[in-house]
Amino acid sequence: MPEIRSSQSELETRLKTMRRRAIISSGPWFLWINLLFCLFILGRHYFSPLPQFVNDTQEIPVLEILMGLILITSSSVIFILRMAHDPHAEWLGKLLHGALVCISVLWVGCFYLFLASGDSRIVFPFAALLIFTALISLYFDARILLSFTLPIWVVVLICNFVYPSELTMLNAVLYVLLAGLFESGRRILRGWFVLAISREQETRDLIKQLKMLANHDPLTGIANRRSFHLQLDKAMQRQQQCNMPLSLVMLDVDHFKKYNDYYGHQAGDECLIKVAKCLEDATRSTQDVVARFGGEEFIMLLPDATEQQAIEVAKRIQQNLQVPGIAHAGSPATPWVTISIGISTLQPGSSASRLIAEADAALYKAKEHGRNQWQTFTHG
Ligand SMILES: Nc1nc2c(ncn2[C@@H]2O[C@H](COP(=O)(O)OP(=O)(O)OP(=O)(O)O)[C@@H](O)[C@H]2O)c(=O)[nH]1
Repeated sequence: MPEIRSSQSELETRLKTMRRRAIISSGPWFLWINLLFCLFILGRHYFSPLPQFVNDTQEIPVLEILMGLILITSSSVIFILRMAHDPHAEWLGKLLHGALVCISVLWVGCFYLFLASGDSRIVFPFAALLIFTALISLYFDARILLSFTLPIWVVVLICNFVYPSELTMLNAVLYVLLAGLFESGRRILRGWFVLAISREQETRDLIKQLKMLANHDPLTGIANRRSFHLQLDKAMQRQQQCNMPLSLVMLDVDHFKKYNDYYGHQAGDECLIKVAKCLEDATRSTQDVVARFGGEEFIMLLPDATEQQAIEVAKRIQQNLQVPGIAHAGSPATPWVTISIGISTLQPGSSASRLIAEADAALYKAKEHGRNQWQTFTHG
């Protein structure tokens, strides 16, 4: 049975999906931060006893307009994210990205106004706070993180030299140091994010592998007895609800002990794999279940199949077996592998165990009548 292990491209796809989900869940928090910073700037006259420079000489309150735009953008996106029908939709991630780029440009305008008016007191702490809160909420997506932080970073650094104050050099050095801290922090956090996603993917693969082992026969790869019983129970429930027909086909390889004795156990295993393939090829509906019932015994669950349809399946199996014509020199009957088939169809008020017993009885009848044939269970 093949081992289930995700490929690199599957992991990349998962990372992409998780990045989108992460941005949609942490984006609103960051938008709230932007909103609060905006309110602080708008109410700066109340917070700071120092004289204000920005807008003192301007007729149009540009700063207030910029802050208003950030407020509107942030609150509308928070609202849309809350009201969205599908909270993980791809367009939400794109909307958030677009909004963050706009907000970044508006902050650039705001910081420019402060620096150009010679008032750099809040620019550096504010820019640093914005950049680090962006790091906390967007570290898993370098593209979105940089498209928000880079414009602020570059413009504040340039303005620092174009509109110098006595703190210029110190600010610049601090800013470069912060850039180093920012990038190393981003790499560490991103590393943890990727590790968490790949561990989650490994766990998913493991669960898939365990499910596969629990439900499939390791030799032939078809369903095992446990899985067959689960599917039969489900089919019985559906049948009771919809009153649809349901048939079982039980199969046994003829003189298989002699096959093993003649060709060896390894060849016997290969023979069982080929028989399982023939059975699978004979089914038509995706609902049909082919299972290994034990040893050289197989069983087929045919939901929505009448007795006549089950007989057609049995005939197809016999035809399929003749096509590869698996040689059976040790057989006292035919020189190739044949199977005996028992068919039962669910009767009103019957049960799963009775249906299996009836298919078994029909199989026994086929064996009794000389093997290499199908028989149906005849009631009363
Ligand atoms: N190679 C191989 N043989 C198996 C496997 N499981 C069961 N068998 C063999 O299948 C044979 C079943 O033998 P019997 O129950 O006597 O059935 P039979 O020889 O087919 O006789 P009839 O069914 O009456 O035709 C035994 O020899 C088992 O060892 C398996 O996984 N691989």
